[in-house]
Amino acid sequence: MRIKICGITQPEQSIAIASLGATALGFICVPTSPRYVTTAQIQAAVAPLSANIDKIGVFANASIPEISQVVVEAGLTGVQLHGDESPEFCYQLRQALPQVEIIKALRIRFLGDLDTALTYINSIDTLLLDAYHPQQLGGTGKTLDWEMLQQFSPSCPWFLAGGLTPDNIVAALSQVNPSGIDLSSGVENAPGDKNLDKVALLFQRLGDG
Ligand SMILES: O=C(O)c1ccccc1NCC(=O)[C@H](O)[C@H](O)COP(=O)(O)O
Repeated sequence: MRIKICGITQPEQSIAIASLGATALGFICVPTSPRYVTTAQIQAAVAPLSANIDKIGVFANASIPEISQVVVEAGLTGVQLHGDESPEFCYQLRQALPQVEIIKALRIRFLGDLDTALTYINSIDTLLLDAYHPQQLGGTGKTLDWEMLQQFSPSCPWFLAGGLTPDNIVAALSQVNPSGIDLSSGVENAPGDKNLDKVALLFQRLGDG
């Protein structure tokens, strides 16, 4: 299973988290986020990482030229779209960046939002289901209704996100069967400052579970 730790801001934490077993690291390119990092900061954080670690930039309602510039300059392998991007926008981005994994994040509030998620399948590589929050786009610590996701089985890979922690990950995965998991605030001391003990505990619980 893919394990993505998102909202990393410090180069030394990216190396440590990859060594603990993360398969993907996420960098927030949304200027209003407390976890925002510049292209230069992402460059510094991804440079020491091995090629098998996915390096994902998280954007919200950015333009294709803006996204492409960060991808190329920072050396990202994937883009996560966390705003109101349409399937058409995702498709155009995929044409512009054919070697880059396109992940569309959807904030799920109602059962019908899962149908909306399925409308993206031909335009993206991977889906990510996150919790809905009225004011914040992501990194909220709010959990999804896992029961609602029990029948969710798209024809593309998908990440479960939203309020996952070392303490609830086993319960979440006993109900839901995603291709990957994504965590941010559940393994943090403060926004952007990851707690390496919590990350280690996460991998321990996943190993035991
Ligand atoms: O994390 C942020 O600050 C953020 C800001 C704007 C858009 C997206 C953002 N995060 C996206 C992520 O992929 C988070 O990992 C995801 O929302 C889960 O967060 P959490 O509930 O804290 O585990």
